[in-house]
Amino acid sequence: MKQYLDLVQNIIDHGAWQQNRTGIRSISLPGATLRFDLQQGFPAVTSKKLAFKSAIGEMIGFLRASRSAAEFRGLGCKVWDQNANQNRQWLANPYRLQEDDLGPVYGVQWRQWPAYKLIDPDQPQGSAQLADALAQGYRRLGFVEENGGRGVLLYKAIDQLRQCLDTIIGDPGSRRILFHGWNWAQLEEMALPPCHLLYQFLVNPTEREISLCLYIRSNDIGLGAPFNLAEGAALLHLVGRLTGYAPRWFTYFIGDAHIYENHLDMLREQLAREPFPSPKLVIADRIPDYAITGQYQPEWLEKVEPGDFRLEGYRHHPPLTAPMAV
Ligand SMILES: Nc1nc(=O)c2c([nH]1)NC[C@@H]1CN(c3ccc(C(=O)N[C@@H](CCC(=O)O)C(=O)O)cc3)CN21
Ligand SMILES: O=c1ccn([C@H]2C[C@H](O)[C@@H](COP(=O)(O)O)O2)c(=O)[nH]1
Repeated sequence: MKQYLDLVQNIIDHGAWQQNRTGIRSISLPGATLRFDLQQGFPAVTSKKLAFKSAIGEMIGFLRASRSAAEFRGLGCKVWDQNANQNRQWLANPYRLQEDDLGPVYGVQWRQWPAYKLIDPDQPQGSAQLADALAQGYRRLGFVEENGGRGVLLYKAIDQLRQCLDTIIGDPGSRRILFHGWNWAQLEEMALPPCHLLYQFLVNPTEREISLCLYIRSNDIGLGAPFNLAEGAALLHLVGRLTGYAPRWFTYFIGDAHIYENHLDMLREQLAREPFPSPKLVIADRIPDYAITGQYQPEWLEKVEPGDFRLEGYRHHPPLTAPMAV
């Protein structure tokens, strides 16, 4: 994957040394884009061994709305252990529930974004608004009094990802098919506010192709980016399978693209290696292909297992690793 190595070189050449909350300095470049044609292969790094099973385990944990490092471990992914149990600030956070808790991170927002409505039943459209909210699945929590007025408080958990799939099926021309992780109301309850946070699906009904634009506000290029690239592409493949479209363009936008000081040796070693051709992602036949079955089965978002994903023809250089900044 040459694009990855080009980005590494670009950060080394043009980035600036900066301090950050972890205490480990990084070279940072503001703004970068990578773009992959998934019909040409899967964006797995080849200049070291990608921990593919671990990355897929993380993605599946997100799909299941996990908020516990123990659940990620159960899926073969240990990368959340330190954020859950070794960050002093998080350990002292009153929202941390117990050992391994991460708070309402990623998947919780993707599948259960908490939504509240306050409706004044006495204003002219009050009862129509209430009826609409209840029809949308909101339920009444109670009455609240505010500024001398009264309101009905309602709640529902929004499954943003499911809504995206429903729209891909029902209104593929929509330019509003996206989900977001940056929930201001809960950032302080999370072990780490989301890094990959905006996912937009774009459908081409004529070519029967689906693409993804992913925005990552902050990206650890040594450790995080290989995982984030693999997971974004795997998610697009899965969504394509469940909605009947072939995965096509995967565009990956980074806000703060950085290399931690203690990752430089690992990355310089990779720069000296010649990348191999990209492998192919294979998703198990048991995951129904909507293009073949014509049956919409979005519940597979929760039912997929790590063993349903494998790489075919993955040639890579020897493993390399480095410490994670906590
Ligand atoms: N500093 C930092 N960087 C990150 O990339 C990151 C975080 N923190 N915190 C939350 C998640 C966890 N992610 C991570 C964390 C560690 C690895 C990592 O250590 N990868 C190893 C292999 C791990 C394994 O075998 O499972 C590697 O060499 O790629 C990868 C992704 C991405 N995120
Ligand atoms: O999926 C992920 C999750 C985290 N990261 C990296 C990016 C940063 O190095 C840290 C987060 O620290 P902030 O101070 O909150 O930016 O984790 C990643 O690359 N990918």
